[in-house]
Amino acid sequence: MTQTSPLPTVTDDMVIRVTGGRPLSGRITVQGSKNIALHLYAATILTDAPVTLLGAPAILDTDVCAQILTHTGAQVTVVGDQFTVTAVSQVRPEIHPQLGRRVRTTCVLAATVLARCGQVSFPLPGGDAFCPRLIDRHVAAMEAAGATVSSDSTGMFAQCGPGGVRPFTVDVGTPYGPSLGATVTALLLAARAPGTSLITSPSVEPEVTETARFLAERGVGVHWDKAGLHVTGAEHIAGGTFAVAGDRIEAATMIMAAAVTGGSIRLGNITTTGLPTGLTAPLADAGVHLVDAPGGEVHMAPTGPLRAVATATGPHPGLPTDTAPQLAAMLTQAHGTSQIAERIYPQRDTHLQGLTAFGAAVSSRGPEVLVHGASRLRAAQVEAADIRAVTSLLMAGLVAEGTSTIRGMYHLRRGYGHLLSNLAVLGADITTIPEARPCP
Ligand SMILES: CC(=O)N[C@H]1[C@@H](OP(=O)(O)OP(=O)(O)OC[C@H]2O[C@@H](n3ccc(=O)[nH]c3=O)[C@H](O)[C@@H]2O)O[C@H](CO)[C@@H](O)[C@@H]1O
Ligand SMILES: C=C(OP(=O)(O)O)C(=O)O
Repeated sequence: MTQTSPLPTVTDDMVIRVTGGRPLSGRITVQGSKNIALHLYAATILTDAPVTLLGAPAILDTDVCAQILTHTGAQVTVVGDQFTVTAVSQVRPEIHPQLGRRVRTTCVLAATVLARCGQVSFPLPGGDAFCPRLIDRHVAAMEAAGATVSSDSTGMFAQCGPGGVRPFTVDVGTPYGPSLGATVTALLLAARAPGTSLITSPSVEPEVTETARFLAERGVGVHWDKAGLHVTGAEHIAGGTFAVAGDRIEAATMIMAAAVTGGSIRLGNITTTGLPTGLTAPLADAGVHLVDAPGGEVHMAPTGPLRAVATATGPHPGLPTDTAPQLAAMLTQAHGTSQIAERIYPQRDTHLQGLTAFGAAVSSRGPEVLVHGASRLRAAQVEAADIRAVTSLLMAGLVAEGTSTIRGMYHLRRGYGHLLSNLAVLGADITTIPEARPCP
């Protein structure tokens, strides 16, 4: 079914206006995963023939990454949701100093350039600023692969010896669990190293396993066992097409948005196996049941009253940290006290202030968020500080009595291509308006 958008194209200076009280119902298609696409975009620099990613999400972050790839000398074309890259062997050894600060995969991108040409300069990564984005494991992987890594006031610089990257062993564990990004950094370095590398304590997030599958299909040796992830580099890495998996975070967001309004939803481009059990189990405990339907769809039927749950974010297949702010919004309508412990980014709680403005009874106790429900939410004027906080606050607006305004369009545009129009298709009373300017 073709979806139509009742909303104009949004820009950063627009404000979301939402009137609560309408149950969402209907079918939408989930976009390609933001976070999987961002890691695959980096991997394309390693290939020796054109690569087309199918189902690439049309979001600001992929746009920025496409510009970073172009800056390395790659030829990039985008037709609809097909993203084609023709990398070059003579790569410019630089991740664009300004653009690199806008996305979080900067070190991953730098690793591919380093693997390709033996040196790279790069800025510190960007992405959401709810916690410092540490890079010690990325640097450890580069050093293990033979690079000398230094930094000065202009950024970071990595330089290999004359032979380029060499096979290595590196541990990518952190006090918060395996690093997703550093696992991909190590994987991409190893993909071009002449021999077999070992990555210990690797992350098994879908971003990692999909990037590994992409490389394996193109001639890189990839083998998982108890010791970790073994990668045998290839001299030639083939091109061809690869489909970006559906966005499990957007799917989770839409399911919880439907549930909090007392509605129901059908989602295309995702199956229940694409949703981690650490998410589906607390949803089921809260009364939100999901089933697979023919044609590769997930269906959620209307639920009874929502119930409180106790859960914690964690590495895959745990509850994704990127769904915790939305879960908190949903649980404002659950009876009882819910607990969500944040184990990946202990200070990721920028959504709490906004939810409180709607009248939600939420608080934090160290890394644990407590939600006392069910609360009667009333319209509020709020501003979101990051990408999942914005959808958390939008969900509150969908429930609240009256008309709310939500600022933070930049964060929404970073990660969601069609979220507002999808909500409108499902029946939400939602629109975007230009930011009101003070009278002169
Ligand atoms: C395992 C996990 O859930 N990773 C999340 C992480 O990925 P991302 O790849 O951005 O971050 P990592 O997985 O590397 O970080 C996980 C944890 O390890 C720490 N760390 C990381 C790298 C490093 O060199 N040293 C270090 O200590 C981080 O501060 C963090 O506390 O943020 C993304 C954006 O929210 C999420 O989509 C990912 O799901
Ligand atoms: C925090 C997120 O992404 P980023 O690291 O790109 O800001 C996210 O996807 O929820």
